[in-house]
Amino acid sequence: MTPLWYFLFGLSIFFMIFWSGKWVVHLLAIVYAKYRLHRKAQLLPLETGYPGVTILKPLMGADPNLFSNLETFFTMNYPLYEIHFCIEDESDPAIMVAKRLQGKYPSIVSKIFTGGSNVGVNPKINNMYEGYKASNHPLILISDSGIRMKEDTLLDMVNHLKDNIALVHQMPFTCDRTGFAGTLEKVYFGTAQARIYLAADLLNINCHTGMSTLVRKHLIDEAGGLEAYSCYLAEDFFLAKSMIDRGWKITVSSQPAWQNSGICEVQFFQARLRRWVKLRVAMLPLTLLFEPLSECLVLGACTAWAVYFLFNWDPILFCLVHTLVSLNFLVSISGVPAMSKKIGKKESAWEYNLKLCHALKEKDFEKVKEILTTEGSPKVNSIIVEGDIPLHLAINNGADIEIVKLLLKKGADVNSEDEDGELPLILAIEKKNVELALLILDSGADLYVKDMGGSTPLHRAAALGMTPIVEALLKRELYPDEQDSSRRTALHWAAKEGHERVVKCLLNRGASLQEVDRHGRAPLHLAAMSGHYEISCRLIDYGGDINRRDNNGRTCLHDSSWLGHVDVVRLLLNCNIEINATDHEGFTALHHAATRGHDDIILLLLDWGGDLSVQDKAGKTPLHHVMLRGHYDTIRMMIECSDDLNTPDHSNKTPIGYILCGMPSTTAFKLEKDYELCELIVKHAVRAKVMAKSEISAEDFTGLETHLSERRWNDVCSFFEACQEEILNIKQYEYQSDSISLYDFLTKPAKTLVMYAQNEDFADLLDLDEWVAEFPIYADFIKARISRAMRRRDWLILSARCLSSIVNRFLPHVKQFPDPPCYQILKSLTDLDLKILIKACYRSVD
Ligand SMILES: CCCCCCCC/C=C\CCCCCCCC(=O)N[C@@H](CO[C@@H]1OC[C@@H](O)[C@H](O)[C@H]1O)[C@H](O)/C=C/CCCCCCCCCCCCC
Ligand SMILES: O=c1ccn([C@@H]2O[C@H](COP(=O)(O)OP(=O)(O)O)[C@@H](O)[C@H]2O)c(=O)[nH]1
Repeated sequence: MTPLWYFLFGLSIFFMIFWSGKWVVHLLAIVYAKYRLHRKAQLLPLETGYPGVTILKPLMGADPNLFSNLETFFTMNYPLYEIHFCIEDESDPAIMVAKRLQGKYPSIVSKIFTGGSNVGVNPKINNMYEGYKASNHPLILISDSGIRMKEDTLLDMVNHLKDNIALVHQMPFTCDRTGFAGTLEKVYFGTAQARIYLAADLLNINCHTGMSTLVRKHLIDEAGGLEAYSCYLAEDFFLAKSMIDRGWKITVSSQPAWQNSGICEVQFFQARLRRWVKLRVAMLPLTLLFEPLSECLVLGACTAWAVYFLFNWDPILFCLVHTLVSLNFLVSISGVPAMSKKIGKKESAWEYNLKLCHALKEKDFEKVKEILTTEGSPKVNSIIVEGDIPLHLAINNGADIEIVKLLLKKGADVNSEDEDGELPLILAIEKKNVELALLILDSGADLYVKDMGGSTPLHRAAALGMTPIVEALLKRELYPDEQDSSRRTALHWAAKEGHERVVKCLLNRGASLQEVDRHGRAPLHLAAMSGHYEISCRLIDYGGDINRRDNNGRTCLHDSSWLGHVDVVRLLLNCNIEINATDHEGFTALHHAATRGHDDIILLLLDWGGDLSVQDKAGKTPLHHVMLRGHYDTIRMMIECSDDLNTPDHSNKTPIGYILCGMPSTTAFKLEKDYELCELIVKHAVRAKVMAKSEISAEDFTGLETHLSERRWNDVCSFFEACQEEILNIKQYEYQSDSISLYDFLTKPAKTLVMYAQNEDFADLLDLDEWVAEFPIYADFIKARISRAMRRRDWLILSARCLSSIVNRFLPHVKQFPDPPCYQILKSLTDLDLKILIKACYRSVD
């Protein structure tokens, strides 16, 4: 017995023990797997409820399966969870994928965190850090990018988080993927790996992998937060270790982690295993010895030698039997038999899909043709990547018409929907590709089919101004007034988007002008709101009702005034729209124009008889709104031309009061720069107070404090006195006519002034400079009132002529319609009605 013999004897005993141990582990794993895995998830007891879970998804790059993998997180059956996508690089395409899912599942709480945080060496932790900090739930699920979930996976994991358990992880496995690499991965994770995880779980050994881990957040925080693990590359191992060191347990859940990365190739798989082995060797150096030895063939060879040495058994036979039995057992764990049938294929469907996708994107006709004619290639109507069907993909990539023809020839369904519910015809229209849209139309596309937004091809073509498509659709006797989900017809869309030719085409085909959308707006309303003058004209010519009210009681005049479309406003006024109609808030068009400070429209409306005295539901006149919103130029214009600045609203504030006390900050800001306007306001207020025979006090002007202090209160008081004095002088002013005084012009109601205006001398008064120079404070007031009275007088005269001619036409024997009743009739009309009457008569004369 030499020392060498003793050494070899010892070695063979070691191999025998290791071999037996491995078989024990192997058998234990199989039995334990039967007991532990694939249990149906139980509902949680009502008294504990369902703890909320924050799912951290560290993402880096997008592969062809990313969308559908991530989608499984949005369709889980768990009542309370949020998804935090963590994507370090702001240009990462994964952001688009995450956003699409957010759009598709708005009811699931999800957020995207970009930029990461450099808290340590571990890039995954750096990436997840912000998402972790923002988590709102007591449980955290860290889940790698390629993982898929089933509806009950999260419930299953939470089920396993018993009171003494800190962390539940899923042992790695893979989805069914055809091809050699897919099978290899599945075999590896289903056998050698599964065995270790199961045995380790049974024996309470820390063998945790971090690809899908549910953990209690407070335990991470107690250990110093996620950043405490950022100094390790194998953060998963140390995370579990820190829990175990504190007396907690870890366990595996009954469902394995379904890895389904879109990139499945042998070289990537090998690189990953090399990376992992380096980590394990760094943490547990004995790995260098034990891991190779635990491999089936190595252990078989070593033990064959041992049995030969110890028992003189045939080593070759032993080795063969060991390998055969091992393989048989391995196969039974992994479920490989089902997979192995697929190994024979030259290329996997996934590879074909990727190639087809690439060829379609590259618009490579020959390549597409080659792929589609290869046996085993994907079906032309199946989803190939991220929910897209070949036809959709081709169209989305600015399709080559020949490729689309080829796809159609190969049986592509022109009415197929992709995962987002998109349809080929609508996609082609969206891409504004007329030739393609016509081709799809001719290939039998359904004309009434609706996309996710409820739009038909006609709606989209009309909205995008594609006249040839609209014509082609209408030629097929399509019903033109189909409504989409917002109840808009094609005519609404064309009118809104300003496509005149489409509008014409639709009108010629009898499209209705009466349909209203969900806001109660007819096509004319939308055209006016968008400021499309020509289209508005055409719609009116075809009988569009200008006075139609929407659900807020607004006519197109309200909206076009608010939106500042002066041409359209003029057009509507020319068509005799009701100018002072009020909406549900009591707003006239003038109120709307005033709130937005459209000076040109305000002037136009005033010229057409817009009534500045109409009060809305809050008692405000248009002037209140001008003062409130503080459009500087409009304020100035109103103060200069208006004498209605003292009407109180329901909160007892006058328009000028809004400026004087507590005016909006924007106005205040602008006023600071304009002392002239400030002076104008003060003077206006003082003049008005004197006319109303009331006193002034400094409190009346609190909003203008800063300016007043500069100008000194004394100046205001002197101005007050000057006003009083001027009023006295005006009262005493001798005017030719005995019956009317200049003071009357200042104080008498408008109606009386119009009566005075019939006096021949009245007009002269305007030309007399004498009193203008004499009464510098009130001259503007007086002149404005005289001009307005004269303007109305002129309209009355003209209307009287119109009325007589109308009477004459119908009652020829009446030579002269008597003036008194004629004026009585006309006086009761508003300025606007007079104007309409005059216009109508002159038009009929033309
Ligand atoms: C007599 C008994 C004979 C049995 C001999 C068994 C010998 C051991 C053989 C194989 C060991 C396999 C170990 C399991 C592999 C774990 C996978 C792994 O390496 N993961 C690392 C990387 O994970 C990724 O890291 C980055 C992260 O972002 C990803 O999310 C992760 O997926 C991981 O970092 C390492 C973890 C350490 C695992 C420690 C393994 C201890 C093994 C002890 C096995 C004991 C079995 C006992 C049976 C009796
Ligand atoms: O710089 C990185 C590298 C990886 N990851 C994420 O970390 C997880 C695991 O990465 P990988 O798949 O590369 O690790 P493996 O499982 O292959 O070890 C994945 O969700 C990656 O998106 C990350 O956020 N930043």
